[in-house]
Amino acid sequence: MSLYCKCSNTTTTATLNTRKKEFTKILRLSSTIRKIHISLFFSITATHSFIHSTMASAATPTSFSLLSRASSSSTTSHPNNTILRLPSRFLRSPLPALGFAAADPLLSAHVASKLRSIKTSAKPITGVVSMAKKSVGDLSPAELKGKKVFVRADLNVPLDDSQNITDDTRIRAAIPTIKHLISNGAKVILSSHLGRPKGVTPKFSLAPLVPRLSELIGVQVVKADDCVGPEVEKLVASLPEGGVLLLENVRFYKEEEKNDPAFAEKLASIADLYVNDAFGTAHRAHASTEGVTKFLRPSVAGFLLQKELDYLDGAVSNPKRPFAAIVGGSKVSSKIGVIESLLEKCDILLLGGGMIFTFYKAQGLSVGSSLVEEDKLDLATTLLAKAKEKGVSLLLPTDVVVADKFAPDANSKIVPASAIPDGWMGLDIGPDSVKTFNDALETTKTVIWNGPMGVFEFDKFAVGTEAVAKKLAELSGKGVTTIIGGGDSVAAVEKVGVAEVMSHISTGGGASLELLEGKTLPGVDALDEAVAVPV
Ligand SMILES: Nc1ncnc2c1ncn2[C@@H]1O[C@H](COP(=O)(O)OP(=O)(O)OP(=O)(O)O)[C@@H](O)[C@H]1O
Ligand SMILES: O=C(O)[C@H](O)COP(=O)(O)O
Repeated sequence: MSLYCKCSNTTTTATLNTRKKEFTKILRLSSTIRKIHISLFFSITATHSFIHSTMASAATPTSFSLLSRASSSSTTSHPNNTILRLPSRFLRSPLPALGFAAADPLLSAHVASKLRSIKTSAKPITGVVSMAKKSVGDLSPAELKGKKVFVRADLNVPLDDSQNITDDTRIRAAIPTIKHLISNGAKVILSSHLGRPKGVTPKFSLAPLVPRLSELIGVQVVKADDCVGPEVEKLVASLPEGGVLLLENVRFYKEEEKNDPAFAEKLASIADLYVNDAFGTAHRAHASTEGVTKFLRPSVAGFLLQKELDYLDGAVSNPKRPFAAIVGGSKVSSKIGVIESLLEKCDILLLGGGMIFTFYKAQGLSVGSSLVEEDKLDLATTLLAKAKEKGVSLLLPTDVVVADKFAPDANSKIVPASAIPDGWMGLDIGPDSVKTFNDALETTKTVIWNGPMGVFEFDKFAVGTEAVAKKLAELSGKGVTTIIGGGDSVAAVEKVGVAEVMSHISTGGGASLELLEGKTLPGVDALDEAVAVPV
């Protein structure tokens, strides 16, 4: 909290904005320098792995891996010519983003430690850069007091058959912005979708969310039965300062997903300003995420949205190096964009999950009955070549756990990646690969993870995924920035019980993938730009 109070000091904010501009210039220069210095020594070898060549103690590789020759001698030094060491005076202070930190103890601690290092260390440091969107934290108390604020959140949480919330992560993630607004005397009009209803569908009502929302906010939330119309207008009119009104599922109107301007205008008509905190839905150009911004000023980012951008865009685009990306999941085809985009940014790329068999086959290996996308063999070869060209150390698992059928009780054994028997399918990475991956991760300062290493839904094949989760938890404790990209990886991290220690766990599935692919999110794009305050 005290950190947030410091943020409201105008002089500090102004100075920081000036520094931010200087810092941005330097980052651009850094990116140019990086392109010039990319090392191109790379080879595919059947006998050595990147880690084995750097660590005498490592076990003999069981099959093959991809080796960056440059990195074999300088795993940790590869980034040295690409990193721009900034004098601390150029560090983009996290203060402007502190609104969310104030309500997020983990992030508060992260930011506080960063601030301490600025104050106490003469050593040059690197930092997280955020997208230049105006934040709810940039609005003064006078701009909020008594104002009707339309807050679009993503409260699309899973419900069981009895309408109980089975995972309230997204609700908890929305709370900091709501609390900030009500503590500043705003009237919060909260909007969300739930599921993909076709018209008004009772099972997709937001009503089951009211008790948990009220409990977390500390205020009894009023629920409207609609999201537009006279009843809503009446409820808004009677909303006190610090009150919260939850509108009914905005997708009960087909106009929402059509981004119908008249519908967007109706939504906007009940409010004075707009806050988008729905990161999970920011990749959708819908009336409540995009259209509404045309009718409300200011239109700003909420703390969750900003935090997601800070990590998934800022920390990934300008990482503390070495920067490793771990990409898994079932298919290469669903991760092409992410892999291609990460190859531009990372130093080490670890691949796992079902997609590895397409890479193996592209290298001429037998893969038994493992999942393979025959039409993506050329693409796999191209991605390997791209990694080589970019000087990225791309590691494929050296051993795999194979099964005689796709079932939790399948017979299984560990085999080298080069010796998958006919009729067997790879469902997890093996212990040798876990060790190799762990050793590679040990050298890093930033890690992003997207997609499981195996069929983690079956306990027998969850070992590789859980090992990665545990390793990232351990690294988080050592100050490494760890970012979990969403969906199945988040489920795995939660299953292992280490979610709390990660630097950032994304609340977005599709949105986080699109952001990692470098796409523009319409819900973000539509928001007001942050304005630099002159000193
Ligand atoms: N070797 C494998 N063979 C078949 N399926 C696999 C294998 N490894 C992982 N999977 C499956 O991949 C699925 C996840 O793949 P998907 O491409 O959907 O990742 P994702 O959901 O996008 O990951 P995230 O949500 O973390 O980004 C899981 O259901 C998992 O069981
Ligand atoms: O769960 C999600 O990914 C978001 O809430 C977006 O939902 P959608 O895919 O139905 O648009």
